[in-house]
Amino acid sequence: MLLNRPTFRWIHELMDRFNSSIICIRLGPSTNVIAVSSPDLACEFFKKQDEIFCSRPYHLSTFLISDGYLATALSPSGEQWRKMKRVLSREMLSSPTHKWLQPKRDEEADKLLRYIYNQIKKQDSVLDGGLINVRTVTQHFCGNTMRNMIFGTRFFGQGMDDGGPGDEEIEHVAALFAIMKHHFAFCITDYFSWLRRKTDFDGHEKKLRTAIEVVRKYQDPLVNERIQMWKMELERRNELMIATIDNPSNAVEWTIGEMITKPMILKRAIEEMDRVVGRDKLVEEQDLPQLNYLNACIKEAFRLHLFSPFLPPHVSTMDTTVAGYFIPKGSHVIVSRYRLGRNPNVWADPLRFDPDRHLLGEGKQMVMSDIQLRMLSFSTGKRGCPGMMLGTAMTTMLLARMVQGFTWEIPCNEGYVDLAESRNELCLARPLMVVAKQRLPSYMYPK
Ligand code: HEM
Repeated sequence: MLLNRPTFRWIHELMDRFNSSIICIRLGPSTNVIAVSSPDLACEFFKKQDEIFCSRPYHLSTFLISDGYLATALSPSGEQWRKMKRVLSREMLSSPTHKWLQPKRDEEADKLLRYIYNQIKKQDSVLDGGLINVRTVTQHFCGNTMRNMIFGTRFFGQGMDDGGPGDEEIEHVAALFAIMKHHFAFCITDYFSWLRRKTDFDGHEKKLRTAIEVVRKYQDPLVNERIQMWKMELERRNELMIATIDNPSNAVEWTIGEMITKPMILKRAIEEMDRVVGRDKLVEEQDLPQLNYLNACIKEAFRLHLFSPFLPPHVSTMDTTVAGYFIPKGSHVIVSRYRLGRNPNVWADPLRFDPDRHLLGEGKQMVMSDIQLRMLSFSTGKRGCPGMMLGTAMTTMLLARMVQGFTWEIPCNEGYVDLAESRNELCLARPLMVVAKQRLPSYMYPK
């Protein structure tokens, strides 16, 4: 593992070498890690035998992040996980709560327009339009929205005059991403547990502890304030912040990049926006289901450009046989979302960004999930994502406002946009820097 970083690429190379869509790797003395990359096998694990594969591993990283396995996504199956999942599904992420929190999301969608608009105005005299770091915009939109919904404040500090993030928000978002990158990240000591007592072998633990400290520095005072107010226990709220920030921001950054390099896709998204919403009103959440093509662009980004290569490990709770393979109790099953979405036996010309492949024909609304598990954006079954409604609304709204509010172009001094994928992660190797120009009359950009 030390010689073959990043581990996710090494595992995919092994699958290629053995020409198999299922392989078992023994990591450390006793952990069977079973990597899977075909929809048929994914259905066997997550549909036919979902009940058996619904636990999570006991890893140091997840222990630290979740305060001892208290959070839903990170806790092994058992009473704590069931309770937290119930609270999330029935209360925090339920339809009534989603509706109740809509004004917070609307506020952030308005602030997004204003922030990009201000950046353009700052640069307009030099450039025709403004050079925008799309990664900063998308990540902070997600961070601000979640802070606003969870803590009732979009900023921990003062923010910037142009509406952009201040030092506090930059540090907070960077720490959340550091946590994302280091959980379920094949930390050596998770498989050789005796090393844990001696040393932080690959440096994961230190990076995680530092990031968790930063997140708590900002979040805990607000949580404690509420505890004081309500005189009752509240769970720490790292999880929800982490769950929301990665995929929506990454998917939209990639989509803008793909649209700029394939102008016909951007043109069709704009035409649809003008036809369905028009130019004299801003797109709102209730318009989103009618924006079929825009939704297909997001689904295509989820097929090709998810933030994490694998689903979090699903641990088997008993010995079983799946598709003829014996799977011992305690195995870690990791399904490759990366390979499912790029599987040439399933998708024609899989590496081409082509939203049309998701359109179902005249008058039919596109659906975000794929019941045959040919791609796994939100997963399915007992461990399926309870935040699908919120995640979809945030991702689509982010893209919708960016498409409606601005035209997006390659910087003329560059001549092209580099869409190379990072080697160590699945994001763009370099943050997307592109030129945005105002598309609507100035009075349409909310103050
Ligand atoms: C575009 C946005 C999102 C995507 C693509 C996404 C995707 C996923 C995936 C793939 C899983 C793992 C499922 C598995 O292990 O099989 C998951 C789990 C989870 N997600 Fe999301 N998610 C998104 C947004 C959200 C949001 C907004 C929340 C809540 C605020 C959320 C909360 C959770 C939780 C709590 C779990 C753990 C479920 C469990 O272990 O039982 N997600 N999500």
